[in-house]
Amino acid sequence: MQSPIHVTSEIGKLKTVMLHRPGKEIENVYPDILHRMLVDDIPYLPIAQEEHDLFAQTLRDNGAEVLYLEDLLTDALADNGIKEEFLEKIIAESGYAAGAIHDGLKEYLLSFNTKDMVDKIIAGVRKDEIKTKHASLAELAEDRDYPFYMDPMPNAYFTRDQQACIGDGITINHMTFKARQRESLFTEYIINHNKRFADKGVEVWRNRYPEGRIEGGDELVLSDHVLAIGISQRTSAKAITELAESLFEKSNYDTVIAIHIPHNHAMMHLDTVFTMINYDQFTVHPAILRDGGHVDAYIMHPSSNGEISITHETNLKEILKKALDKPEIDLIPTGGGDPIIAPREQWNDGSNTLAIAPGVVVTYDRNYVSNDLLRKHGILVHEVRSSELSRGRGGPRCMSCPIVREDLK
Ligand SMILES: NC(=O)NCCC[C@H](N)C(=O)O
Repeated sequence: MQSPIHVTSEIGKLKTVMLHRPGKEIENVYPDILHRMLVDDIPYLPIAQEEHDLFAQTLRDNGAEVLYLEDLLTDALADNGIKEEFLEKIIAESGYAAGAIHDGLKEYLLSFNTKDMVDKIIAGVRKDEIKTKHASLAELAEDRDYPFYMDPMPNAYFTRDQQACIGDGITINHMTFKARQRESLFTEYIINHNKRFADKGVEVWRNRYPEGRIEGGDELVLSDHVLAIGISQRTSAKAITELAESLFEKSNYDTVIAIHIPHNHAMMHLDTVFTMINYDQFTVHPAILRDGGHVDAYIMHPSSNGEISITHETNLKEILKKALDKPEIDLIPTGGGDPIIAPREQWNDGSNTLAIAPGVVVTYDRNYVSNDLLRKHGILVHEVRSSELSRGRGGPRCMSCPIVREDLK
């Protein structure tokens, strides 16, 4: 059976992509919780939505089918039994497995139609929205001044991270921080219960329950047999090992390149510092390169005794030349490598390009130095507006989950 998921590169023509249009969750962020919510500022919602609609239109204008996470989840919950099971899980993962608040939340959420319920869960539920009977002392007295029973999910528009499509399958991710962990429950329900995916032969390479942490921003599909993964703030070596074991056993993938990057908020995922944009061209933030273009990378292959062989290599160009079988690799530095422009543009996702075909990318307009340089290297650049979207600390690659790409010729 032909899987509804098919992604064998970072650059094949984009056919189907999943987005989330930012909603009320953005307006449920306030200064005291910015840090915990993993954002640095509060986007102005009407403009963020306008910018997001233009981003979606750019993808459609270039031939991609745009699916929205919120619609896919709504359809997945069409059956009342599934909807109730999902509600139990999301309420439990929000901190209330049983008790008066659990009951109040469930009754409240069930009072909406399914689409509004999904929007509400993403937006968050304030304490003053529900009336609870017989609350316990803990429920009454703990965190008295905290306004939410269910936290908002202001990062839901970064649909790259909750999961990643690799080949004909998917990883449904155990995300690092509490602020995002519930998001991948959405993916699990979409894959298991949305008619587009359920019983259609989608392989789940790794589900969200093993302990090792992994996020899609670290998972780069370099070819139909090579994956690059960041060892980062968000993805652990343990998860990479488990994923490599699964891919080597069940798929075409025979090479995993695990690249160590700084563990900090500005560079939280590999795709904030390194993206593939053409057969032999990449963007790279100079801060991840040591003298002579060196990184710390661990190349993993299956070995004949059933173990994984690991070699440590450091020359990024040489690693990519070998893995992609190319005579040369063009590494294009973010901000031209300038000591001020490069970190400034990287902070606003100047390295986070989304390739929609070989040599064709979508980028934020604000990173004009990096964009001009891409053009000088022969790349076709579609710029999208970015004054509000960028405040969430993610760019076009972060905001998109490719579901189907054309195979490379
Ligand atoms: N792939 C990505 O780099 N996604 C960006 C995620 C930004 C979000 N504020 C986060 O910290 O998770």
